Amino acid sequence: MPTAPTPLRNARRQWLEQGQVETGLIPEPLRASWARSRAFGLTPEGRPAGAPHASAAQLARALEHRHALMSHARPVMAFLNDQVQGSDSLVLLADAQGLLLHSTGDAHFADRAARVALRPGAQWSEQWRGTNAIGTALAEGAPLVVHAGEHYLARNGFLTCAAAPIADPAGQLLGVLDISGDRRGYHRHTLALVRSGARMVEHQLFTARHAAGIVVRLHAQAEGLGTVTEGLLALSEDGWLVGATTAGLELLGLARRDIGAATVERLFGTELARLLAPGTAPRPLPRGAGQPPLWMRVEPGHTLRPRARPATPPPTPATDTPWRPLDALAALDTGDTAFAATLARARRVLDKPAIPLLLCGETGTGKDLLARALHTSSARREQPFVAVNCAALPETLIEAELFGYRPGAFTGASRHGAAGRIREAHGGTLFLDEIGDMPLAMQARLLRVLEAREVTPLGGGAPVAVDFRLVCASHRQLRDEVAAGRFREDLYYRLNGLTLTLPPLRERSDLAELVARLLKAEAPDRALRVDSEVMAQFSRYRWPGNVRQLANVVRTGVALLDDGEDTLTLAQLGDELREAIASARPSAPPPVGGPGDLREQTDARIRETLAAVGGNVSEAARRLGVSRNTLYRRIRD
Ligand SMILES: Nc1ncnc2c1ncn2[C@@H]1O[C@H](COP(=O)(O)OP(=O)(O)OP(=O)(O)O)[C@@H](O)[C@H]1O
Repeated sequence: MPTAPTPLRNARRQWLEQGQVETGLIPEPLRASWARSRAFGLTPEGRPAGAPHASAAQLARALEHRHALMSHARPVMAFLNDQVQGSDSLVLLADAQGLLLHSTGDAHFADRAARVALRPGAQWSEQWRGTNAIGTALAEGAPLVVHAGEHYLARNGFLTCAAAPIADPAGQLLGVLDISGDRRGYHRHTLALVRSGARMVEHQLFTARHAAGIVVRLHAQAEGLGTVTEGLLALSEDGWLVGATTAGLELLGLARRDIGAATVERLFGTELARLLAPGTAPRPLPRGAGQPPLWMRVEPGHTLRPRARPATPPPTPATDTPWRPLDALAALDTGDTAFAATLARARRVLDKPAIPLLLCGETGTGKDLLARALHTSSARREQPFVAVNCAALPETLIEAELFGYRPGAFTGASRHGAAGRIREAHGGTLFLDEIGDMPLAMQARLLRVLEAREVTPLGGGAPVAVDFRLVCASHRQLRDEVAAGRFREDLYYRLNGLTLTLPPLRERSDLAELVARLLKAEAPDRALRVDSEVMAQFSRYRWPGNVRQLANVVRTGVALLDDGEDTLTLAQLGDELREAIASARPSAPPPVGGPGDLREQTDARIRETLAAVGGNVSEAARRLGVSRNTLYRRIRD
C-alpha cells in the first residue's frame, strides 16, 4: 500500500541525511529494499549507470527461451490492458531476472516510461533500478505496490506500480506481471488486478503441465471449481504434492517449499486412495473451527494406473507402484521449466520428420538421451534408430560408414559391400552425434543426401531413395564453426529445422528430482535419499560434466553404502569430488560478526551473489548457504 505522504517524506529525508530510517515509519519490506538498493551502490538522486539493455537479438532470444511464459501471459496482459485503458498506464511482463520482456498499453505513457527505460529489453531488478515494483516483487517473492517516492531512484518517482510474481507449478519464480502508471492516477484496485492476472497465468501453466495427472481443485465456493479463480494442486501417484498454483497453496496455508515435501496425508489427513475414492463431484473439505469453508474436486487424471478405483480403498495402498511416465520424452521432464518448454517444442514437431532437429548443449547434458527419447516417443518408434558419432570415426572410414559401399569399392572393403548407416536408418531416425566434427568433404556429401533424399554408395551404382528423421547434436556452437569456416553454412541451415538447447546442470532447477530419479534407477528396490548437507553441496557445485557426472557420483555413492544404510552422506562422495566441491565453494560466508577483513570479503561475496541472481534474496540466500533472514540482516547492517 502507498505510504501517506508525510511519513514517506520524513523517511526519505532521514535516509538521505542519516542513511537510515527509524523503525515503523515505513513498511519493513520497503526499508529492507532501500537497504538493498544502497548495498548495490545506487544513490537516490543518481542514475542507473551501466544498467544493461538487451539488443533486439538478445531480447528475441530471451522471448524464445521464455516461450511458455510468454504464450500464457500475452492474452492475460491484453485482458489487463482492457481493464486499465485510458488511465495512462502500461502492463508489463518481466522474467525472473527482471528483464522486461513485453509491454502493452497507452502509447503516450509508453513514451514517458521509455525515458526511464521502462520498456522491453531493460533490466528492472533492484540491482539496477533500486526499489521498484518489478525488482522488489522478485526479491520478496510477493505481490506489492511501489508508489511515487517509495521508488529508490528519485527519477522514477513519477510512477505508481503494482507487481505480482508468477511461479511455475513447481514453485519456481518465472517472472513478474506489472501495471505501471502515472502516480497521480494511483488506484488501490490495481494490486488486486495484477495479482489476479498473475494467477490466471499460473492457472494456465499448471493446466499445461499437469493436465494428465491427479489434480485437486480448490475454491471457497463449489461453483468456483473449474474457473480460473480456483486453486490447483497436483499429486503424484504415490501421494506427494508435486505441483501447485499460488492460489492453491494459499487456500491451504502452504508455502512454495511444501511442493515436493508435503504428503496427501499431511494435506488432507487421509491417504491418496481414500481421497480419490468418492469420485469427481465437488465436496466440502473438512476444516478446523473458525476456518472459512473450502470446496474441492479431485480428478484422477489419465495416468497409467487404472482409472477406476475401488469404492473402498484396498487394505494396503499401492504406494510402492513406481510412477511410470507416458513416454520417454515425458520422462525427461523432471521439473525444470526451461527444459520442459524445450521438450514441449520438441513434441510439437515429433511427427513432422521433414523438420530436422539440432540438439545443443554441453557434454553430459543428455543430448543422446533426448535423441533416443524423440525416436521412441514418435510414430517411428518401431523403425530403426541409428546413431553415428562423427567424432569417433576416423576421417577415412566415415564416408563408407555413412553412405555405404559396393563390393570391392576400396582396399579392405568387405566383399559383400555395406548398405551404410544412412540406409540402415530408412523409415526411422538417423542421429548424427558431434556433427560439428564431421570433415568438410563429408559435409558436402551429406548435404546432397539431404537435398535429394537419396544415397549413392561408394564405388558407384544407382542412387537409393531414403527416408529418415534427422537428429544432429553438437557440444560446439555450430554458428561459431560456420564463422570459422569449419562448417558449411548451407548444411547448417539444412540441419537446423529446430534447435533444442539442453541446459547445463548448474542452471537447472530440478536437481533434487534428478537425484531422486538417479537413486531410483541405481537401486530400484531401496528407498534411498541424499542427506541435506550433500544436497546443499550439490546445488552449489558447477557440475562441469553435467548429468553424466552427477549420475556417476550417485552410482559410486550407492555402491559405497552399507546394506542397512539408506542415506548418502559426505562419506560416500569420492575424495576427488569432495575436494572439487570444497574448492568451488567460495560461497558460504564466514559467520556473522567475524573479523573485519573477513567481513569485507563476505560483503563483497554477498554483493556479487545478489548481482548474479538479479537481487533475488531467496535465491542469493540459497546460493550463499545462509537463511534469508541472515542475509537481510547482513544487507541492513
Ligand atoms: N535427464 C536425465 N536423467 C537421467 N540420466 C540422464 C539425464 N540426462 C543425462 N543423463 C545421463 O547422463 C549421461 C550422459 O547423457 P548423454 O550421453 O545423453 O549426454 P550428451 O549430452 O549426449 O553427452 P556428450 O556431449 O558426451 O555426447 C548418460 O549416462 C545419461 O543416462
